[in-house]
Amino acid sequence: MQEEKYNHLKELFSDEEKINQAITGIEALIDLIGEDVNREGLQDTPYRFLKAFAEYSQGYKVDPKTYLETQFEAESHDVVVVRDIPFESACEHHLARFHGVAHVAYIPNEKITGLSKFPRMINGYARRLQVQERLTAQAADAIYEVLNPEACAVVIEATHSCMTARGAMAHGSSTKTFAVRGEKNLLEYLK
Ligand SMILES: Nc1nc2c(ncn2[C@@H]2O[C@H](COP(=O)(O)OP(=O)(O)OP(=O)(O)O)[C@@H](O)[C@H]2O)c(=O)[nH]1
Ligand SMILES: [Zn+2]
Repeated sequence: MQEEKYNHLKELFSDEEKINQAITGIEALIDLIGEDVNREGLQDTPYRFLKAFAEYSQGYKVDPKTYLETQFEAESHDVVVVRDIPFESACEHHLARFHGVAHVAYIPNEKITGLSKFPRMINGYARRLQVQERLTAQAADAIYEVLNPEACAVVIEATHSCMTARGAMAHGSSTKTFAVRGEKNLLEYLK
């Protein structure tokens, strides 16, 4: 691997021994399926794969709850809904991608937060190895704990490539998960 690319991996992951092990593992996988790790198109693939994984795992570097700590005084107790927040995640069983949209609703108590903090928070949890149920629950718990709203709800709709591009080959299937917290069931706002 070119020095420049190797140095880039060191910036991304810092632990050289683990980087070397990961490169060896990816090369072994390519070899396992009968491919030639040294052919031109595959030479940089371990580097590209690890660079991509650094992006996929950005969520381990943040506590997504902290995004919600930017708060303003609530001037009403009316429902706030943010819809169609796109996210990209990875299923922890197959390391396959799943993606979709999240919808968030809450009734402020004393505080509101900036609207952009919801996509930031969702993507903080999504850029980890996940199951959709946990992602949904973590997002709802974060809102409930940090904003202390009267109620909140999170709905996530996603397509899992582990069951569309392989295995069950359930093309076109999608999964919807719901998490509701607090005194009022806000799901009616997220239909
Ligand atoms: N509940 C839940 N299951 C998921 C999620 N992502 C992937 N899975 C499922 O995890 C399960 C793992 O099942 P296993 O039988 O251990 O793995 P597998 O042999 O590869 O299963 P198949 O996908 O059915 O081929 C599969 O049924 C996946 O569809 C998720 O976010 N939530
Ligand atoms: Zn999967």
